Amino acid sequence: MSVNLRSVFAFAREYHPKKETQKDIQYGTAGFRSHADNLDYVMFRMGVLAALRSRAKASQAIGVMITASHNPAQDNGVKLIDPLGEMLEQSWERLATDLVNVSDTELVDQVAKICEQQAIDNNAAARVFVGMDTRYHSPQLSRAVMNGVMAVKGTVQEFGIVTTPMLHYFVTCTNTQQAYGVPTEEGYSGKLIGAFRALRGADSGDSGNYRAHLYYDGANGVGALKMLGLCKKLADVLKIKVCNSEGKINYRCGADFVKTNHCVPDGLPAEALANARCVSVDGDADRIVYYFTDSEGNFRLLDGDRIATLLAGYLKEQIEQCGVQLKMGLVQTAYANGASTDYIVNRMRIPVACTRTGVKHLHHKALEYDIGVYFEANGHGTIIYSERAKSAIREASSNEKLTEEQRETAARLLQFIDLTNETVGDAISDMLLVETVLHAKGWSVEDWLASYTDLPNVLEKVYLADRNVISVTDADRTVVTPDGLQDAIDTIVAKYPRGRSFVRPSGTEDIVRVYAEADTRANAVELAYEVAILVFERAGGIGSRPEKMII
Ligand SMILES: CC(=O)N[C@H]1[C@@H](OP(=O)(O)O)O[C@H](CO)[C@@H](O)[C@@H]1O
Ligand SMILES: [Mg+2]
Repeated sequence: MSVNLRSVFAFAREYHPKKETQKDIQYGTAGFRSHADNLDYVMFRMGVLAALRSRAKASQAIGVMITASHNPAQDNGVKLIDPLGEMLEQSWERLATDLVNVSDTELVDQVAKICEQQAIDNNAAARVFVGMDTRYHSPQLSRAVMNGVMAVKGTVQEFGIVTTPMLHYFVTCTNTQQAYGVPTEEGYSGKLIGAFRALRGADSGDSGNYRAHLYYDGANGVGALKMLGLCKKLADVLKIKVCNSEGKINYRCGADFVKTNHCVPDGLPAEALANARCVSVDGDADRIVYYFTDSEGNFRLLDGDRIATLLAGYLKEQIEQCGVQLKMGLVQTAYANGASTDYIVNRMRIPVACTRTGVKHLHHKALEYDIGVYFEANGHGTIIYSERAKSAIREASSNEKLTEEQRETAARLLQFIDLTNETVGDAISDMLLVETVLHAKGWSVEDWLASYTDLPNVLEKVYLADRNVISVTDADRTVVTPDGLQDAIDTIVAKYPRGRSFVRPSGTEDIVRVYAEADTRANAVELAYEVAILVFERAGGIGSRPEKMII
């Protein structure tokens, strides 16, 4: 088979042209995202790139997920998945950006350049898996991806409407010859349900303060659709009331809405607002947060930091109990609440690492541990286990020198590993992991919340003429340019007890984010406001000046 690269141009010009007025865009923190009307040519080109990536990776399957995650309904986007389920390698993000930003007439040369630079054999097979979320423009954009793959004579396998983590799982299973599981929807749900049931054991219902029912806000997206199928299969061990399954995606609901606005989403029944355990996932079901309304009517959030501490604490206990020696670590970003970091380091005695924002950075760091737990505060994360960890636990589960209790603990840990989607943060798998731990501990959400007290914190947005005038280092915590800005931030922060604040340009929106935390809510608001004004004045703010958040 030989590939005539001219066909890439012919396809592009005939079916997926790029407007001359189209502005340059970047492969950001989570791929390309934009208004769906601007994405047809981007999708076509990403289909081409995914096929080339497959060839560069010995013809292994590469995933293309069409989704704009928590963005509003009119947006869509695309992210590429590497052979072992990781996000696309960073050097290829650059290739993706360049490929998308050339004109149609430059396209063939650009493709040829990638092939030459990456020593790609265009006679080799190329295999691309395509999945999409429930947005109404996704099927059409998926066609464009497929045409891109076909333009360079690759083969496409369509998975239809799936969550992002499901597609990561399918890619990993396929490229590991099914060592990780069976690459079908049944394979995915069977693996999770099997492990979850085994962990519940005979004691399937309530336990201590734990009640085996919860409310699930599916963000009117694919996470709702998939949970409607799964919840029937789980009904005897966990009652899940699925809400927000048919409305407008992410509109006043979903994990991002709940985390950002610090309030319950629309669409939950009244009884969910009385001390019941609730979860929200995002539009492609790779993020999750928990929350409840306490007896005084206050909204209480249990975010990614809480989930990380709960899971890590449980794993540490279980590992110590079965007597295996493993190196465990927890990875956070600068957005993690300072109180959670204190709690992990000083109370749980687990080492903590801080990386740049974006799960690919956390995932990478977590690989350094035998058991690496990583979560962004917004609820995106998972646990990864090294081969060494898996075999040590497997050995312990049948080691006659250990007590029966220790062997059982090790066997439980094996099921816990099976319940984890190690390929990427997965709202459904994460939810079942949390439910397992709460059940094992006999904990209500109040018990969980009592483990530590969050520092009040605020996230502000500042609009600049060019957000990239701000550059940062030290895992996003220190500003490098403009000159002198970091010193000025430090001076402001020093005025506030337990104060911490940092600024960085967003990788998904045209804004600069300001994070602040302090001893009281009023101080956190004041600190965020002072820093936001400073950034606005020193870095070229546009539009109206930042306003103080109302408390
Ligand atoms: C503060 C925050 O929540 N940032 C989010 C957001 O990135 P920004 O680069 O901050 O826009 O979207 C990313 C992709 O979903 C996610 O990984 C990250 O945590
Ligand atoms: Mg998402």
